Amino acid sequence: MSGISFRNVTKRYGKTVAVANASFDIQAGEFFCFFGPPLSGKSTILKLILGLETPDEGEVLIDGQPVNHVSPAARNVAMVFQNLALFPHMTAGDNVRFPLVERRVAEPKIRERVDAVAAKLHIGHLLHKPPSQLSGGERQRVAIARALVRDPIAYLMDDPISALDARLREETRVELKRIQRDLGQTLIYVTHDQEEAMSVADRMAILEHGEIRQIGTPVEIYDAPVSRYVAQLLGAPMINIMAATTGERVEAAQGTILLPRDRTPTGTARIGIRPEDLKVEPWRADHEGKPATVFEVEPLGGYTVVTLDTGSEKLRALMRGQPQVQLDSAVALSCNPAKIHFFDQAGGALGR
Ligand SMILES: Nc1ncnc2c1ncn2[C@@H]1O[C@H](COP(=O)(O)OP(=O)(O)OP(=O)(O)O)[C@@H](O)[C@H]1O
Repeated sequence: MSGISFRNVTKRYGKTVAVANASFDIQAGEFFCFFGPPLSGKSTILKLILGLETPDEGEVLIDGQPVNHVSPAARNVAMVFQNLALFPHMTAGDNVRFPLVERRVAEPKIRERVDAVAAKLHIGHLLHKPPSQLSGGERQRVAIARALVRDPIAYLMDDPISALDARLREETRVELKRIQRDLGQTLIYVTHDQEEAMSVADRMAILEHGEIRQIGTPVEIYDAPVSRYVAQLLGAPMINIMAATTGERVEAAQGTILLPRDRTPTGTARIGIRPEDLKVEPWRADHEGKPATVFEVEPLGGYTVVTLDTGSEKLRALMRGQPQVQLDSAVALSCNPAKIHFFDQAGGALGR
């Protein structure tokens, strides 16, 4: 089995470089996510895969074959429309059969395909209903069935659940992941929501200004971001970034966090500590360095976000449960040195 690849693909709109020299390989069966801020080129990548746009440079490959000059209809990749838009005046079943009717496929073949897809997605009992009588999850399955009825090599989704409220988004993404796993079919997915990307993707590509900055599993990228930009995109609250100076020890945030020097790569300009790795303790006389002050406490039930003022920077710590942290009290900050990310002046990662 093979998948979908870009080889040094560039796409420009006038002076705007929407996709810059992008290369990646999406494996067959993968849930692959493109994640980045608005206007970073995510939708353009989908259009290049679908054949709605042609690269200015480079090559798009589907199943190992160059497809730059293959029409969208002949590419056999299917789009699941934004908001999972189903035709409201048709039953779920007619929605699913629609792509085949449109292509004038013979009726027995249509019935065979619709039955097969409906069985895979467990929607056989819903086919007689109009979309208005389906739950959100059921509509999602029907919309996916409509994309899969043509038996595509891959199906694509462009921010499909961004319009839902937060709770429904959480439920829907779990459902979506489960469906994809059961189907075992390649899903290429665009989102601008970091939590959604991390929760659903087998692997993801991080975009900035049309360039792919990093590709990997969510955990690989979270633990070993290639740059400060990537580190800051993943994780909530955002990673703490602070200036670091080397002395007897590395000091960060006005000497509030003291780190052993031997671990610090040369060229370190900044360090990053994830909120869950920042340790907060009441200040004691035997603590070294300087105390920080508790600036704000946000008790969120299962965990608490504590904002700390070091005098030069505000840092955030994520603590389990509801720790007793006194507002305005002096605290000592520390971190397991193995958890510290080092960045050079340009924002490139120097490892951990
Ligand atoms: N048809 C077009 N004509 C001109 N410029 C375009 C066109 N489509 C995209 N662009 C530009 O290309 C860049 C990438 O856009 P794209 O829509 O791919 O980003 P995106 O990451 O999907 O953004 P969003 O998250 O806002 O949907 C942007 O600067 C955008 O303005």
